[in-house]
Amino acid sequence: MAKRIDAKDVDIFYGKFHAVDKVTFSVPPRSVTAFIGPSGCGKSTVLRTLNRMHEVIPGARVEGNVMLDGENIYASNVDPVQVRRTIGMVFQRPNPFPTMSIRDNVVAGLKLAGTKNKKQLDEIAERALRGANLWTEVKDRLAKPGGGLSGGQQQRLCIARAIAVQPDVLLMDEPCSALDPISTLAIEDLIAELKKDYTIVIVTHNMQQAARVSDQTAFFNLHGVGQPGRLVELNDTEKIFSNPDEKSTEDYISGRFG
Ligand SMILES: Nc1ncnc2c1ncn2[C@@H]1O[C@H](COP(=O)(O)OP(=O)(O)OP(=O)(O)O)[C@@H](O)[C@H]1O
Repeated sequence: MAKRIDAKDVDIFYGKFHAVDKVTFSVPPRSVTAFIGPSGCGKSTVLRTLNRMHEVIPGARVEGNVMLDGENIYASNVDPVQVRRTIGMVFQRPNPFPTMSIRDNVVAGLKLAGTKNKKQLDEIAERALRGANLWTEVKDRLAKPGGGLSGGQQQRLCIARAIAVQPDVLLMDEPCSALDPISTLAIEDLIAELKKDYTIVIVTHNMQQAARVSDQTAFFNLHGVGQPGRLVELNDTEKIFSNPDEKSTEDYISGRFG
């Protein structure tokens, strides 16, 4: 299940624009890593290279290696669709299929991959919804549309959908930015639960959230205006927020810029 990520000398481009300059970092299995940094420094871009979502943008490309338990996900014989299956993603805005039932939303990926057995799909839906801390709230309305849930419930539904296919890694791009504080706490509690089984990387603008949920934190910054983003420092979250190695990290977390 949970796997280790090692990114080495990763350069990321949008056409001619060099968005991210040579990032190297590792994420241990069963841990949460938070990406923080000012707007435009490349956090989401780096996140999307971890499951080959970056290259779906026309003209976008990646140089360097991203290893999943030692296997390069950019090797020529690797199928990007399979990579996206084993490295799931949850987006900023909850994006359930609004008219599809709650149950079918959860198992959509499995049905697409050819699983037809109704009993098996029901069991997987229940397991994933329990895993996403949503089961008790929806168990009596599984046939109702996913779009009828609250924003926080929809985001947990999207997490259930992501874990239903049993990924090795969960990538979360500001998963709470569209949610109220109570729903945010529910997602943060869920992240703490999920890290027992998954490797998690989360982009967040909320530094308290990074401090609350993550084991290690990566601070990204721009080289300068119009320059690529870079990884300034990755360290234990406690260290980043108490005694970072780099002055720019300290300036950022203490609110002196960004
Ligand atoms: N689809 C795209 N096409 C061209 N350039 C892009 C695209 N997406 C992002 N960029 C550029 O890449 C750089 C990094 O953007 P990215 O969204 O990764 O930053 P970020 O740190 O996640 O920002 P934010 O915190 O505002 O979400 C920015 O200069 C951005 O304008």
